[in-house]
Amino acid sequence: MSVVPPSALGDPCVLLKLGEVVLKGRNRERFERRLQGNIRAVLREFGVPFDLRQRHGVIAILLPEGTPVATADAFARRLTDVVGLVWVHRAWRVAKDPDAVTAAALELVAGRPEVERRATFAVRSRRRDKRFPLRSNELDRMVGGEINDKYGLPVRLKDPELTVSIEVDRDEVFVYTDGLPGQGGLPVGTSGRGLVLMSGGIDSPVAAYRMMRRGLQVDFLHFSGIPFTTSESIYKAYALMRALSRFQGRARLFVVPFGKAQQSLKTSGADRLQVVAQRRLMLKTAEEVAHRLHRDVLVTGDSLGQVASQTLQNITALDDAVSMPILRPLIGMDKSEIMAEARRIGTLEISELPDEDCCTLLTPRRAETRAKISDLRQIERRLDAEELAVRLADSIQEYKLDSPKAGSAETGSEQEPESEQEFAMERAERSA
Ligand SMILES: Nc1ncnc2c1ncn2[C@@H]1O[C@H](COP(=O)(O)OP(=O)(O)OP(=O)(O)O)[C@@H](O)[C@H]1O
Repeated sequence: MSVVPPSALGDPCVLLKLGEVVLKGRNRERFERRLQGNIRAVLREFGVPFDLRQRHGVIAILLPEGTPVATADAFARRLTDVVGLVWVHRAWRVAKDPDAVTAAALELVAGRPEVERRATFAVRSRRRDKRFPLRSNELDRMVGGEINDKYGLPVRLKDPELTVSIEVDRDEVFVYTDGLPGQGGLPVGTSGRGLVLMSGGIDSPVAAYRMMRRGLQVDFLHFSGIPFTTSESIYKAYALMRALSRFQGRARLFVVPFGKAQQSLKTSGADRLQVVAQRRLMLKTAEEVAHRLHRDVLVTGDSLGQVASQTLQNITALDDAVSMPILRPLIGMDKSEIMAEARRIGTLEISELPDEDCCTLLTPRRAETRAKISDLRQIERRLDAEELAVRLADSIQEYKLDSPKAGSAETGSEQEPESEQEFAMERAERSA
């Protein structure tokens, strides 16, 4: 029998299970490289050394000897934000030896509440290295028998209350009991770059999240009612960007002061078409900004029929305003589904803060639900909307998340809101 160290558990580590990336063919390496980069970027926040090892279908994050378990736990929690992973396991890394594995499994089970209540259990082994002396079912039986002998827990292979997982890898064996669900999806940055039109509302942050989960890296564009509203909507947009940035890292918010343009639409007689005309002007401005930033696509939070401006006819009229594709990931979702997702990703309470939305400014009493493209184009000709969109794009201000101090922006000027998320969160607490 080989010698087992005093704590049989070995070193704490984190084992990551990859999602759709494993279905990729020849491109798989590109996806894996991007995922590794995203993981490294997130873990560098901790300032703790670590080693990332790519294995077949899994990634192991190894920590130097003596790293506190709490650090490994914190790594695991943070990694649940990284898009492209389906499971995050806080595991133990033990020697490639059946006795060492059994000892580690026994120690892991010893601290579990399931022991006291005599819960059912199962051992599930996987052998990625076929040179290991035991086959996976032999390892299951050996470790399961020892756990059964020592703690008297009954084995149940279907729906056990406690599962002990063992993964035999190339250089070591990973042993764990629990896992945290990951975000799934494709690594951010593998599907190109987009610009999200983000109001302070509930839907557009969820739309941004959905597109990040499909591999799009996004920046945000917000239209404020300034000078006819306060800056509150900008703080909300910034707080939303910050909440969403945990899924993709760096992000930028661009803000367009839109109040005067809205007023011009009003004076040019938009009347019942005011809301759709505003949206078209937003899209034209967004397209101009997207070209300048080399973004490939626009993203909005439209959901079919949710409000008057989102009827099929109005959405068709919106598409007509620009030639860049518009992605609408929420188009077929119910409001309740969107709200549940907003709650889960942590944007709902920010979106629900009161603010003065630019779009409620100058809203007609009855909005058109069947806008005619020809009427909208006529209004835009009177206003020279193309030229106006260029001027609006010139006037944008940039709010960067990763370097809060003012610096050079690719376009427009840069600012930092004084009290971004704290400001918004404080208000959320007060209004709760
Ligand atoms: N002030 C704004 N700044 C940036 N984008 C906006 C703004 N207002 C609306 N949009 C874009 O237009 C979409 C539709 O807006 P609308 O207000 O009609 O719907 P909504 O369902 O209330 O969306 P949200 O909850 O995102 O505000 C939004 O999801 C967003 O993408």
